[in-house]
Amino acid sequence: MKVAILGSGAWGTALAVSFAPRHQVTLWARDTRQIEAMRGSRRNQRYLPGIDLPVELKLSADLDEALTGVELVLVAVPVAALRSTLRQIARLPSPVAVIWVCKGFESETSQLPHQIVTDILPPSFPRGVLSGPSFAQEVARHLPTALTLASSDGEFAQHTAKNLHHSRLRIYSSTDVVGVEIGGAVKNVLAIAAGICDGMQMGFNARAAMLTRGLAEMTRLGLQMGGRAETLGGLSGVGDLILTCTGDLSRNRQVGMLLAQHKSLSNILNELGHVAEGVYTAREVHLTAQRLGVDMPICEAVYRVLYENLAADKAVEALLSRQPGNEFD
Ligand SMILES: NC(=O)c1ccc[n+]([C@@H]2O[C@H](COP(=O)([O-])OP(=O)(O)OC[C@H]3O[C@@H](n4cnc5c(N)ncnc54)[C@H](O)[C@@H]3O)[C@@H](O)[C@H]2O)c1
Ligand SMILES: O=P(O)(O)OC[C@H](O)CO
Repeated sequence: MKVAILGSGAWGTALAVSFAPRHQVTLWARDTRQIEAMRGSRRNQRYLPGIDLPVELKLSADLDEALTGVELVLVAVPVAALRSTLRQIARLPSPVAVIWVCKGFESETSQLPHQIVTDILPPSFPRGVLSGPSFAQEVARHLPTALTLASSDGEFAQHTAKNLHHSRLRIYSSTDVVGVEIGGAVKNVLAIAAGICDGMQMGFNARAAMLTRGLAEMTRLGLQMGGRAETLGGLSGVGDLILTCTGDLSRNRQVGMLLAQHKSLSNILNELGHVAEGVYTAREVHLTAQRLGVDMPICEAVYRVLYENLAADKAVEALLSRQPGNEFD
């Protein structure tokens, strides 16, 4: 299959490395200098250091060239760049299948990625989301990973999952786009909370409690927005929550750990050098939960640390002083 991957950050590059031996893949970056550097070294030293790019992988900074004759476009830019990237795809003369891999809510609009896709792409373009527990560095090293590909068109989801699946990148299909996207978005906010918790050395018990109560928050919001409970208990929900809250490779978790050291958010983001979607999604989850009347105290605490200058230790104390009710209300 002829595939274009748009976005040459850690995730776009890792997917390109994983798919290139099996498909005709072109990896596109908007930055010509980045593509030139990658062509020279056959590495993406800035975003995915230490990984050799397969010889078959084509690299391009020319979007028209990358999209010529493709059967599938994988959009691997952050949520903030999804809308503008989709506009480029929407002008193609004939429909092409589009899969997005970003995780979060769009800032300002509080939209999920599939809603942005509905805004921009003509209905004739088949579409779906690919998500699940997947650190780019591990996928690029061909370590076993399992993902979910969801589309409201179940046949498209099944067919595309089968085409992309291989033994080291197992791809399950689903029709629950909302559930898959809510899991991917909310786990990033909860990973910041887990980083704060671990940065303050609250212990393993606290982390397990935080993760479980966080799952309850994710599930409440997911159900309220039309997702299915089983999805939130699957790879893109609890699976990704466990990975991101416990794995030190998580950028969102790293943000939380640095917040626990009282570093400023702007310094943390400069230091990180990669997107941490939970930082932007925390604000949209706060607004969405308020609008829908969903109780999400852990996500709310993260929002207040990020945007209301609440100290991380004060946020933890406030959470611990809440009166517990029935666990499942
Ligand atoms: N890194 C992972 O392990 C991983 C795994 C699964 C999903 N994701 C998700 O994938 C998305 C991308 O993450 P990443 O890890 O690749 O981020 P990254 O910070 O490593 O790279 C982001 C890339 O997007 C590019 N970009 C930003 N704005 C752009 C625009 N307007 N047009 C074109 N390119 C633009 C940047 O130049 C950069 O190459 C995020 O939503 C993230 O949550 C990441
Ligand atoms: O590094 P993070 O926190 O953006 O997480 C990466 C992936 O989403 C994990 O599945």
